[in-house]
Amino acid sequence: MPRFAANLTMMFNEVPFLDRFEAAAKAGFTAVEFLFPYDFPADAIGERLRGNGLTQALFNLPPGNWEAGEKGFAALPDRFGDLQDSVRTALPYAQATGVKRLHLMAGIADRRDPQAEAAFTRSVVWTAEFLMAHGLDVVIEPINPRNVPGYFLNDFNFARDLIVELEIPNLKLQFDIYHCQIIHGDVTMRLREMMPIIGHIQIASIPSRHEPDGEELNYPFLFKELDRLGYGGFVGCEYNPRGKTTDGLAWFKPYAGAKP
Ligand SMILES: O=C(O)C(=O)[C@H](O)CO
Ligand SMILES: [Mg+2]
Repeated sequence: MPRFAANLTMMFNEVPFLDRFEAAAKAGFTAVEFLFPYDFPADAIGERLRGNGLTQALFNLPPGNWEAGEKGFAALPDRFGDLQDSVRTALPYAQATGVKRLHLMAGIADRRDPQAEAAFTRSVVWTAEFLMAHGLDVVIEPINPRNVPGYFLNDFNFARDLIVELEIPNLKLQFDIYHCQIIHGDVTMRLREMMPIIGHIQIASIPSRHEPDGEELNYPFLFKELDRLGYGGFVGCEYNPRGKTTDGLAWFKPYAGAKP
């Protein structure tokens, strides 16, 4: 049975951020993820996790000025220093939460630009090696160009080839099924092929990015497929609830309280 992580950036927005941990636990989640914790003290987040018996599945490294449109630095040749600073900023949050993987965002850059590609490879290698010493994995996530126009990492095959070529044991793929379906389709075959390098999975309905309970994909089939493939990681619920979060959790009822 997949172990679902509530995404606290998108779900349980009915209450302030620090109260979403309790809301997720009450709804039956045993794990959470979110985009960024950096507006809050690391210890406050650690306390909410422990107080509610939750495991932190994932969060992102600082992306730069999100409101101004920045989406990370990894592929930006002149931002390597910012990238290194962002990894050091995230470290105390990783230690306070006990998270085992961090998402390294690529940034807005042209994937056909050799300088951007070289910068991305350099950033990925540096980050993975730095975090390896702290027992952490790094995940990279292809994102569809409709949601984030101009995002460097917009192709699952490119991400797979880089991970396979670099052979860094703590470098893995963040397989967001929502993005995969929009970019390529053929989700089941890609899950089967890429399973050995997958470090985290995320879900949402396609095309509306709501609860995984209808529209373009048959999620119950995909959840069974993840079990069949022996996936032991987390499945992040990175969706915008259609209404009140708890009103949209009928899909989750069979899985509530799942332990690894
Ligand atoms: O957009 C997504 O799918 C993500 O997982 C990122 O963390 C946020 O851009
Ligand atoms: Mg995602």
